[in-house]
Amino acid sequence: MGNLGLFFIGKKISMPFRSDCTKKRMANFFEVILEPFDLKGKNASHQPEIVSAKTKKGDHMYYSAILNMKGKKTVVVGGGKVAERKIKALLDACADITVVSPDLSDHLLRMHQEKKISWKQKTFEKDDVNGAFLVIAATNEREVNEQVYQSCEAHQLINVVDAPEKSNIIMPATFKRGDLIISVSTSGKVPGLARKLKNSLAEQFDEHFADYVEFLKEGRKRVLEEINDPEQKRMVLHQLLDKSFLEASNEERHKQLEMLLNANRSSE
Ligand SMILES: C[C@@]1(CC(=O)O)C2=NC(=C\c3[nH]c(c(CCC(=O)O)c3CC(=O)O)Cc3[nH]c(c(CC(=O)O)c3CCC(=O)O)/C=C3\N/C(=C\2)[C@@H](CCC(=O)O)[C@]3(C)CC(=O)O)/[C@H]1CCC(=O)O
Ligand SMILES: NC(=O)c1ccc[n+]([C@@H]2O[C@H](COP(=O)([O-])OP(=O)(O)OC[C@H]3O[C@@H](n4cnc5c(N)ncnc54)[C@H](O)[C@@H]3O)[C@@H](O)[C@H]2O)c1
Repeated sequence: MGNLGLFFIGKKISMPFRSDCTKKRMANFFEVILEPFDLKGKNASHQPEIVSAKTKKGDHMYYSAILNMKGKKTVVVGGGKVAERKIKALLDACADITVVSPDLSDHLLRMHQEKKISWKQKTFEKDDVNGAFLVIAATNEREVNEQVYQSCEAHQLINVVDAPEKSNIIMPATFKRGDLIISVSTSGKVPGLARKLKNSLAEQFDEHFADYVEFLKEGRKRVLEEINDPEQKRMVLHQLLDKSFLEASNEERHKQLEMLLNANRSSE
């Protein structure tokens, strides 16, 4: 067990590490993910250039957002490998999914048998997209994907898996740790890199982050409820994000939170 000092508004508190392994992981955390690409050394003396919003003539910047897909009608055309990947993520987000395809992959068939998704066993027709919030054209036939795109109205979200330039929504590579969502996109240009970076990040932000984020969520709620002075509230919220909370065990975190709240309540 190592110890790390943390100052809570003038009061020093020690927090034990969970283990050497945790310590090593946490030490890496703030240096974040560049090792697999060996960028740190190469760019050490290089000042980053400020690039304009438009990187190349004709290119545009995307806007990233997090969609609430709960209960949203989603039509996926095609029942193969790519459809399956998109559908798994959509199911996690509680979307209401209908697949239009003459066949389904084994996994999708199981999901259908378990009543997790609906299946229209047929080839695509224009009316299949009616009423959909999100449409994904994921067949292996470029012309069919084009037909799906043409069938959508301007207000519908459409992802064409082989035509990012037509899509008004493209999917980033994503992983979740509880409420924490980390997504990587290359603006549609190099999906393999998005995937590689995501895998690298997922190793660094391991499963322990779910507990950590849960703790912060609760801690933040307590601070907002229990500390009245706005300036003190802001300062304590800032303290809560100190990396020593990340490095501590869950039990230790809660103890330190109580101390932090007590210290600030008493000085009000
Ligand atoms: C991130 C991820 C999310 C997901 O799909 O859920 C995703 N692609 C993934 C993997 C992947 N895709 C491809 C390969 C093969 C290797 C390679 O070619 O590099 C691999 C690697 C693999 O499968 O291992 C081939 C590919 N992808 C697209 C085209 C069409 C084109 O570029 O024209 C082609 C050529 C097809 C062909 O051969 O014809 C297009 C798109 N793929 C996107 C997302 C969107 C932009 C993302 C961004 O902004 O970076 C966009 C634009 C549209 C969209 O699908 O939303 C997912 C990682 C999942 C994960 O691990 O989490
Ligand atoms: N966006 C991405 O991440 C990504 C990654 C790899 C490949 N791709 C592209 O996605 C396409 C699909 O790849 P896949 O590996 O899932 O292919 P796949 O062959 O596994 O699946 C294609 C599915 O489309 C269905 N289909 C064919 N014609 C249809 C029609 N008229 N109506 C309804 N369904 C129909 C097939 O029955 C099958 O279920 C590829 O051709 C490739 O261009 C995209």
